[in-house]
Amino acid sequence: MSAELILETISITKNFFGDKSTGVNNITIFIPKGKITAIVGESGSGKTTLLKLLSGTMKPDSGDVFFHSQVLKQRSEGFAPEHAAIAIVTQDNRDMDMGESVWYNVSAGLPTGDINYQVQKTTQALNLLGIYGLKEQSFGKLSGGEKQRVTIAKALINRPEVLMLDEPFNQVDANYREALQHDIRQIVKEWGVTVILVSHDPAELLSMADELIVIKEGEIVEHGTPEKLYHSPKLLYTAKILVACSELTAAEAAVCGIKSKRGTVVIYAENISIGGIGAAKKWTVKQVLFKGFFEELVIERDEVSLRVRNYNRAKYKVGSKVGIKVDKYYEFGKWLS
Ligand SMILES: Nc1ncnc2c1ncn2[C@@H]1O[C@H](COP(=O)(O)OP(=O)(O)OP(=O)(O)O)[C@@H](O)[C@H]1O
Repeated sequence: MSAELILETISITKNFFGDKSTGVNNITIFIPKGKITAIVGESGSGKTTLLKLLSGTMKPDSGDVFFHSQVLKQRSEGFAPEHAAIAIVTQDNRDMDMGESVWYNVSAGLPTGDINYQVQKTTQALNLLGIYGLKEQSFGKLSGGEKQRVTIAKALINRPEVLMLDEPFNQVDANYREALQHDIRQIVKEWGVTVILVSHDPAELLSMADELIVIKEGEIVEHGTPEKLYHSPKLLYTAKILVACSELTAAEAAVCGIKSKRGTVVIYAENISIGGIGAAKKWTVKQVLFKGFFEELVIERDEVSLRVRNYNRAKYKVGSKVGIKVDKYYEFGKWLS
């Protein structure tokens, strides 16, 4: 049985200055209810434009957006019930009052009047995001991560059906980010909220999303589950968004001992082991990138550069010589070892 849909677009186009290289072109997508769908793509590919079209904040030049199978009205045409049902969180905290308390900011999302209702709803939203203890603090003095929790609490206070998150965790440090991602997943599960997420962070996309929509130059180029797109992307563009990898020509692949059949080989950083038995130390470490519990090394030999994941932190320095073994590589459509 296919999933119930909450939002759909049929051939929507929005070009700025009538220029096809800006905005989005002829996009048809289906957003399943109660799932986390992530829109991914390089900078300028049209992710935010698509989110604005899906929320009724921007009018398409052509095509339609449907919410529960009804054409979605534009927010500029005035308030409609579906606009309350679709909440949007951006990273700029634009709607928040910096000088006011957390409590004030979150409760401002509610209709005025019934004080008991306001207290009950605000308490519930603050508890849900684990920030009840911050209720009296001034919003402007919170950390980036705390601010994002408050903004999400405000967006959730009226129990929207759809929560749109545009790069919501950018300002949030790594530890705090995981906890926030976990909480959002819990809310999605418990409430059945549909989330549409725009993000650049591969770890976030792979761990949070149920579905990925890959967009390039305003068009959808690939979609599927994170597992599918991670393990068998159709495009190098998709692989590069989801994982640290190196793309090699046939001649470059030969330097790694690989005989390419198709002319292009992609090697994921995690599929290279350093210091295999008998591996001659012919590669030079050019960069050591800190990634938390592992490092990413950029190594070079005969002008071929590879990214390698290394769990033996601090073992290799810039200039170290290493030997490698490529455990497996990808020629589009096929994994080989
Ligand atoms: N209001 C606007 N006026 C003119 N051009 C715009 C406008 N909004 C977006 N664009 C252009 O449309 C294209 C897509 O922009 P969009 O913000 O949707 O990309 P994005 O994928 O969200 O980028 P990023 O990841 O950098 O936020 C870009 O070329 C951008 O310059």
